[in-house]
Amino acid sequence: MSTSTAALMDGTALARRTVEETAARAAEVTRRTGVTPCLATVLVGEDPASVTYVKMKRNRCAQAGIRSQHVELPATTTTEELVAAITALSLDPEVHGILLQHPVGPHIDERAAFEAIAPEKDVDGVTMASFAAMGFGLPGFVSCTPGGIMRLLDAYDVELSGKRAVVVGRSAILGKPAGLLLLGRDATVTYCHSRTRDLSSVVREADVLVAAVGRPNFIKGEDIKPGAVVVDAGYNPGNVGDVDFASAAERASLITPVPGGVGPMTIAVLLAQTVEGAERQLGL
Ligand SMILES: NC(=O)C1=CN([C@@H]2O[C@H](COP(=O)(O)OP(=O)(O)OC[C@H]3O[C@@H](n4cnc5c(N)ncnc54)[C@H](OP(=O)(O)O)[C@@H]3O)[C@@H](O)[C@H]2O)C=CC1
Ligand SMILES: Nc1nc(=O)c2c([nH]1)NC[C@@H]1CN(c3ccc(C(=O)N[C@@H](CCC(=O)O)C(=O)O)cc3)C=[N+]21
Repeated sequence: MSTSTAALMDGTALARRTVEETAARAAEVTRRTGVTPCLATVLVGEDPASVTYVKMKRNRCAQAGIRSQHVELPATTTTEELVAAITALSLDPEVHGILLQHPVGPHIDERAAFEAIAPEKDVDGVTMASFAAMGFGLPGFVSCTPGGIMRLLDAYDVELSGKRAVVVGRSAILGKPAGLLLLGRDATVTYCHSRTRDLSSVVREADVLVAAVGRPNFIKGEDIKPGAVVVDAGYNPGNVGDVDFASAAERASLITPVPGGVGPMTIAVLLAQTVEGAERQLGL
């Protein structure tokens, strides 16, 4: 018999509140300027998961009173063509935020494409400028998933200062910036990745664990320190996280479910930053 002791960090509920606040701010922008905040979404190819994510993001925009403009490019698009399309959006005064859905395909230089996003429109927090600002603790747009994770931790009053935080994964849009934000809040941060030796022993030290691996049920309850706070950013086919929820919930004090945890917060942060970008670009 297993008994679950962890409390849930409810990302669906927090995202709903965040989107409501954002909708009110978007309406105020429209009222004061006559201009509705606008997010441009760029999708390269037809990967079904990416198609779904972009659709979810655009639906949420509509709910929040944010316009969205969708650019769909064939899988055969070259780096030059993608950079040109994004540059056009960067120069378009009607567009306040730009989201390039990752991944774009192996033949494209994704970094070059991200860098074509004007910094003031980088509401997904993917450019080097945004990353640097995050690292220095300066104002700017944060990567949406790490930003959503921090909002969840704050909403549940998770103390970070002096705590041992372990981030499993070091991708540019998730693991690496998540560690930077935790460091910025005075956690003692350790990154793990595919070359980490004896991952279990590192994970076992974590007061706060962020799983961002992309492997279903990869982290098991036996490696969770009793009382730890567990954030599962994984989102694998079949809506399965990177943490084995049932066994982890027996030891954690707080845990995010999948779905209903980090995922909805990612979109909430994207919307919030889009409206923030619009406010700034419209001089409010
Ligand atoms: N909810 C949301 O909004 C989002 C969810 N996701 C989900 O988060 C997960 C991670 O995504 P993303 O960061 O883009 O993925 P990537 O594939 O870019 O990165 C995965 C990371 O995990 C590390 N890793 C892989 N295998 C192991 C292993 N056996 N042991 C330790 N580390 C390992 C890799 O290490 P190395 O660097 O050495 O290769 C890499 O750093 C996915 O499930 C994805 O769907 C992603 C973005 C947003
Ligand atoms: N440039 C870029 N920025 C991203 O933020 C980005 C990206 N590329 N590429 C792909 C990943 C994936 N991603 C998700 C967003 C929301 C949910 C989400 O809302 N999930 C819901 C479930 C939704 C459902 O499937 O019904 C949940 O977890 O409850 C999941 C995954 C953002 N990503």
